[in-house]
Amino acid sequence: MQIEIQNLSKKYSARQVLFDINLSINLDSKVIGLVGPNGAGKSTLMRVISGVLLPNSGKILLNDANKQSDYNRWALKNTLYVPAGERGLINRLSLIDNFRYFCGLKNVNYKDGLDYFESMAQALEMKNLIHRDYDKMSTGQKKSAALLNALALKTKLILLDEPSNGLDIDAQDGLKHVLNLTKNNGHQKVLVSSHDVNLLTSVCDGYVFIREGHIIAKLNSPASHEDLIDLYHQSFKKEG
Ligand SMILES: Nc1ncnc2c1ncn2[C@@H]1O[C@H](COP(=O)(O)OP(=O)(O)OP(=O)(O)O)[C@@H](O)[C@H]1O
Repeated sequence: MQIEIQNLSKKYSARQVLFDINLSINLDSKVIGLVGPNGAGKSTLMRVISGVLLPNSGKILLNDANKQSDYNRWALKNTLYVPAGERGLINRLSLIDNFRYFCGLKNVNYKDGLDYFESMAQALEMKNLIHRDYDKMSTGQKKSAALLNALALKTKLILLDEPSNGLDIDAQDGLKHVLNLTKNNGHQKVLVSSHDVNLLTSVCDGYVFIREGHIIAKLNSPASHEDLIDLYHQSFKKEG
């Protein structure tokens, strides 16, 4: 299955931030890095793909459907955008109750999902936090909680916005570990926007480079730390 983004543009009021985006996203269980400078349009693109924002022009289609409305319906159930910062889950619910709530939203059987939820909680060292309310967690715990929820739901595509921000060293290792586990489990495609070269090169199987709202390059293979930094400098060389 493949998501086809065709000639997509997005404006905030009069200000255009995505320009004529064309991108195919194969829903295999790989991790793709979305890389670009601050303000390039990464979060906006991920929000549009998840259906949280609608494009102003252009389309997103599934390969087996040719209507935008089919994609929008599919995206509501099968994609999850995990925002940067401390948002993402419901404040006054525990992590496990958040999972139950999101199971309802995404039409996932809660009881069937519990074993996988617990195994992901173990992998992220979050098992002792699953009964804690989201608003009583630290910044890093909230990030890990939102990630755990997204993985446990097994939505076909998860869009992670700067997932390593605020994580301590152990939690960063946990993040890399679960993203690599996810590939082996084969349930989910992950699109990850990050400025963390260490995270990107540890988990990504390919990259999309975005500058000023334009996709400027793609790489269909993993990259070493040095190669990614070289590519970044080549792609985003400052003028003048
Ligand atoms: N709600 C909004 N209203 C108006 N402009 C916005 C809004 N959200 C983002 N923008 C603008 O759109 C552009 C793209 O922002 P976006 O958050 O998508 O970039 P980004 O690549 O994710 O950046 P960063 O790496 O800094 O998180 C920026 O110029 C930003 O100021």
